[in-house]
Amino acid sequence: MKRIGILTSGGDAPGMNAAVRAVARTAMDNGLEVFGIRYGFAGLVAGDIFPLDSEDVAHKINTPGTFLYTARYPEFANEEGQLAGIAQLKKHGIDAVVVIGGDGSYHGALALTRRGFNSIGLPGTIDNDIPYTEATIGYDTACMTAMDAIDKIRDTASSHHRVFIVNVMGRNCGDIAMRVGVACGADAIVIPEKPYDVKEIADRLKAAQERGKDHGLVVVAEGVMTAEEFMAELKKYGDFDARANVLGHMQRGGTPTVSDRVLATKLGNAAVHLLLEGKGGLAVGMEHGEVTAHDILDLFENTHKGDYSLLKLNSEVSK
Ligand SMILES: Nc1ncnc2c1ncn2[C@@H]1O[C@H](COP(=O)(O)OP(=O)(O)OP(=O)(O)O)[C@@H](O)[C@H]1O
Ligand SMILES: O=P(O)(O)OC[C@H]1O[C@](O)(CO)[C@@H](O)[C@@H]1O
Ligand SMILES: [Mg+2]
Repeated sequence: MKRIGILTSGGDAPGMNAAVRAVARTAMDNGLEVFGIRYGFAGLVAGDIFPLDSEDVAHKINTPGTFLYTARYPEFANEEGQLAGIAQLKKHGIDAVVVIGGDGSYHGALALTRRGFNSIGLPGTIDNDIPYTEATIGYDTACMTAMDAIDKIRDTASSHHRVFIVNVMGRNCGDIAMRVGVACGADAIVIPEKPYDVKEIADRLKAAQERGKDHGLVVVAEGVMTAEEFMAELKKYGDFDARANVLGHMQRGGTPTVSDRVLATKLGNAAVHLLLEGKGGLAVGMEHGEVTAHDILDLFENTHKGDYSLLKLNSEVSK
């Protein structure tokens, strides 16, 4: 093992830069050469590959976005793209690649591994939808950002005695909605993984209004439906003064939290040590506070399970 490559792929996530820094610095410290690959798998296939030195990753631990840039490049699901990517890696003398991204990017790392090219996946996505890790890099920051925004929405909701339906991101995963919903005292949290009853939510909001509560808040994960659609459903059961709000891509921005920086640093460091031990084809994550590594080939036989106890917790304490 002499040279490793690093790329970030899929939606950007706060803490990706901290992960790149940790991989690069650990590798350099152990005598490896490090190459950055720009624009995810698109840049890999195009050969947008350049040597990284220690200074290149200086002042990066606290920065948002990804300085390696990222891309959605569906062509990498095809044999042609994968073989072209491997040819580029070989041309640059790279022995292993660390892929930082979400579930789609893990499929890319899995494809490289199946074709015999050593790859390690690090979970970098705000969605928190990856098995074998209790948190993905970027999830904590996205939750903080969404929480801050919803706190502000609540200010105006209270002044007008309005109900707000707020869409948060997460694709088909309800983790951001659950965590932020609890943190913001939502009247209801609606996620794609669990059934929900719009009439029951409407009755809950009405009961709160009758008790004199000055606002209502329903956090809806984007994988369920849009906030507008949910508001239309809700209005079938009551004459609410409601507004719909989509938080959107702001949830991917901002300075990474301490949790995301530390998670990124631990996982990036561990990925390189595993490669130095001669291991590979792995998905690295954090389980019960410990860094773990699982065969990336097994990853998709398992699905991420959220902490659904948050729903019950919220319905008991949020009135
Ligand atoms: N089945 C697959 N085989 C090979 N490569 C894939 C596959 N699916 C996705 N990829 C690659 O991974 C990239 C990122 O995937 P995707 O757009 O799903 O984002 P992600 O990594 O899940 O991140 P996020 O969900 O946070 O945006 C794709 O653009 C493509 O290049
Ligand atoms: O940036 P795009 O391509 O619009 O993708 C948005 C999606 O990416 C994410 O922000 C991260 O996966 C999802 O939560 C969201 O559904
Ligand atoms: Mg994804």
